[in-house]
Amino acid sequence: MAAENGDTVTIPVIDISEENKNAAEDLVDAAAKYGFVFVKNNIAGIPPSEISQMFNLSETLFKSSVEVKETCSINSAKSGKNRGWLAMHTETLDPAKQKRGDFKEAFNIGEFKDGHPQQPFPEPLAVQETTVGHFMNSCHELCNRIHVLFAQGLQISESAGGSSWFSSRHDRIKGPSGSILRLLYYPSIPSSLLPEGETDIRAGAHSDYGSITLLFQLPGQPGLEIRIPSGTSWSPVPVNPHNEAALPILVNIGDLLSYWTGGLFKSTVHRVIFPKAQNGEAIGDRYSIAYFCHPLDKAELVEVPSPVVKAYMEENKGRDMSIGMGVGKLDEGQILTAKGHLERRLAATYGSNAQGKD
Ligand SMILES: O=C(O)CCC(=O)C(=O)O
Ligand SMILES: [Fe+2]
Repeated sequence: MAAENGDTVTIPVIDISEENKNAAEDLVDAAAKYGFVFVKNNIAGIPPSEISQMFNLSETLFKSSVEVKETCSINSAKSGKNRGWLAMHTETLDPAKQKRGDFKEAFNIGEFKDGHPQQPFPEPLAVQETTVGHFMNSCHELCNRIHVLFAQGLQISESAGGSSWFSSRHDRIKGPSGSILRLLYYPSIPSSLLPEGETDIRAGAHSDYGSITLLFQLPGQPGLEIRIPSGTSWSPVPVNPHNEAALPILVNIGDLLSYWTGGLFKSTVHRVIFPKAQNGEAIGDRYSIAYFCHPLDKAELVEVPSPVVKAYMEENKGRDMSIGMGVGKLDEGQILTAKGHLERRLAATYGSNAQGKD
């Protein structure tokens, strides 16, 4: 199980296949304690070959010329809100601390419709459109397997919706959602240019906005850190804690699911730092891929019918569903939808003409 030891947190690695009869309970426990958990990438996961294919594609994309990427810039009207390419330093995830924008490039891909993207793709992605769509489907299915286990672990009764309580609200056949696949590239830099302190960082401290995020990392490319739940210090997140043949997939809880569960599940703050250089060596590239899973736009964020959530909320009286954590006060009797939650969350961070993030 997860353990906190001084300044480091050991994030648990859970087998979510049918084999593990405690999977639901273990997942809920990790979501409530740490907001982060690894799932083993076994039969219940995503074939490693599909993941490698996406990383290869990502590398080809980011190594292509600025002119190619710029045709699909997030700032172009063609890409649509929060879709497309973000150049280096475009996004600043922790504006209070950062001197410059994040040292990264990203490419945000919104939901496909009838098997096709709803935004322009630059050449390297366009020729592999099917691969991208297939990968997004695999990610979404994995998220829904986790949602089923959450519903079981939270003991939602059959009469109240049972194990499909969350997954049915993420069923893309029923309508659009804000789910995003994000390719990330943190370029290498000579260690002599390595910035000092916290003012320059690969990705500033933030929490994610949706229900859950899947994060794919590569061996030898560290840098992700989570804020220790009980304090202000940071703990590194390994890429492969148990040296498994198939890298485990990192899952974290977003703000929306934390809000939905009345604060029981934690949306833990995380960041990406420049790893320490060895003897003046350059800091290597880091590639990562995130799938930000969101409920259907129209999903109503009503109280989850769970005795576990109820008990938590009773113990923590301050958690009032009329105050959306991080999204302000709601009007009397107003029920927030997933779309409304995302809009409020983006506005709270970026002001009314919100552009970025998930
Ligand atoms: O690259 C990473 O490891 C994390 C990226 C991330 O947290 C984000 O884009 O929300
Ligand atoms: Fe994140």
